[in-house]
Amino acid sequence: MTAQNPAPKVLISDALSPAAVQIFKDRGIEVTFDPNLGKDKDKLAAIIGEYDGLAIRSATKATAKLLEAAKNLKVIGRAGIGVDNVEIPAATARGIIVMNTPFGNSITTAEHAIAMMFALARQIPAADTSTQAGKWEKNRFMGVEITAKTLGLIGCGNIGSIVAERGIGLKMRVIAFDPYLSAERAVQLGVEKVELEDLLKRADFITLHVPMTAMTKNILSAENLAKTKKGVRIINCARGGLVDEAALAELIKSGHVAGAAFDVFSVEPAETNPLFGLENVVCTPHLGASTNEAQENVALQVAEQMSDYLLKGAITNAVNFPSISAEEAPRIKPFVALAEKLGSFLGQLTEAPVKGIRIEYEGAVAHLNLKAISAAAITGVLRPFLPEINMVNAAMIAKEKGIVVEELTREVAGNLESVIRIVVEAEDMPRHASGTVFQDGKPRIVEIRDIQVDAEFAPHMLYVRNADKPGFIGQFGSLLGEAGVNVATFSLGRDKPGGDAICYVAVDEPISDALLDKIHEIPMVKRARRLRF
Ligand SMILES: NC(=O)C1=CN([C@@H]2O[C@H](COP(=O)(O)OP(=O)(O)OC[C@H]3O[C@@H](n4cnc5c(N)ncnc54)[C@H](O)[C@@H]3O)[C@@H](O)[C@H]2O)C=CC1
Ligand SMILES: O=C(O)C(=O)COP(=O)(O)O
Repeated sequence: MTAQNPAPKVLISDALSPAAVQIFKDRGIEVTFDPNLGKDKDKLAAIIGEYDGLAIRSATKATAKLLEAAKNLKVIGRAGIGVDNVEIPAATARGIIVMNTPFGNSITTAEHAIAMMFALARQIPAADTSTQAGKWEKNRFMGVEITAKTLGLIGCGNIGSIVAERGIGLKMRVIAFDPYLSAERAVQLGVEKVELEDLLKRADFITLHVPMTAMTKNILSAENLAKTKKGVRIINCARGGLVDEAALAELIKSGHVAGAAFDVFSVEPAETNPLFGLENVVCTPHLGASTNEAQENVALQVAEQMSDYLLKGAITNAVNFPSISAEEAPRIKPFVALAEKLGSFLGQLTEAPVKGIRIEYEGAVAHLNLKAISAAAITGVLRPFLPEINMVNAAMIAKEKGIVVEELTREVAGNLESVIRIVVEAEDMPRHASGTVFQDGKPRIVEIRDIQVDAEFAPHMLYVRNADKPGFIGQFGSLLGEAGVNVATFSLGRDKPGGDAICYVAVDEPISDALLDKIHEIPMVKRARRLRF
């Protein structure tokens, strides 16, 4: 790594397997491993600003407040599934990719749910305590059989499906409430797809496997719990807050619910809870994902994913950005730069509010993964008005502002291999420009207002629209020379002899206001703009 491009820094603030540390080191990433830091939000906030990546489990709360201090953060990697401890909109707004490992701990968590079901059915934890206390209470611990009982799944995604398969293997009848479960998948799994009301009425065991969302929060409310079959047993290895714990405690006390096994609680770490201390309640401290195998899986996966992003721009399992594979990332990169610069060119020329952005992809570029390139184009166009915009939040911001974004692809790009053309529809007029990337990987602008040009983008540029008349170049060049402004590149184009011309110039120094005024005074000049890239 060079001094200009130091090694990215990653902070691991939760108890990840040390396997993650090794992966980061092997990939050339500087890593700080402080597994208890996530529990100390002030200490975490004090140092988060130094890091490019944050690797977490569920103890670290990546709140909007913490992210405000995370000035350099580019990626949050969740070694696990649930990302409800990360404020995704705040991360997105700051351009931080949030990724998880959606499969690494699913078997382990499903097995925990099955273990909880057996623990409940045979009251194993209480029987264990009693036996080890020398009580031998053989008559107290009468259980129920699982065979032929109805298992009701709320949520039948990755974990729910594994629980379904295990349940079927245990000779249970499995029913599932999941609006997104297709009829084909239900048949393939051998589960009966039902409505929630039906599940509540029929299930002997209910197990939850939904994420925590506005729709699922309190899904087993007091009202829904009251609709359950008498003698039901409820298992929650998904998220606290999916079940009204106080209402459930009352139903257990009244004998309507025969028992509950909870791994997750509405407040964690759970020091008190309405369920604690009740007969036939089994609790574990969020252990669903806690097996050697699962922790190894998620730590390795998250470290590889975060390294791929920080080092190559590859995006896998992000919850707030489309995927970009490690193979496509280097091919996309020059076009991302082109789209951003071309968009920025148009954005800097646009003075009226933007109504729409159309990105046209012609030739080979049309076959690439276009999401990131379009996000870069939107970012470029809107950054002059919205300095906070970035590739991660661009689509969201455009939508919020009512800006219509269109993508269009064409097989051929004239005599070039690839062309990106961006059309910005503003309230005053549409503006468009095209660009390409040559073999050297550098973005170039090749058309402005249907006039052909050929220019690279430089930090300081001047764009002049003028009447194509003799004498302009002389006057223009003299003004720059007199002001001591060195010209790096000079690109000219016109629609027809004597018609409209443009002049696109890279200069080594910033153009002063006084010089810009003088350029405007040249009679042929219709418009002159300083541009920054
Ligand atoms: N206790 C623990 O340590 C662990 C807990 N989890 C929790 O388990 C949850 C489930 O994980 P996965 O199965 O991997 O997620 P998933 O995304 O594969 O499955 C979730 C399922 O819930 C369904 N769903 C969404 N909204 C719904 C609604 N309103 N009503 C009914 N169904 C709905 C979805 O269609 C999807 O099929 C995670 O979100 C996480 O909160 C995950 C791993 C470990
Ligand atoms: O992966 C998940 O969603 C989990 O809930 C696991 O949480 P943990 O990593 O054990 O804190």
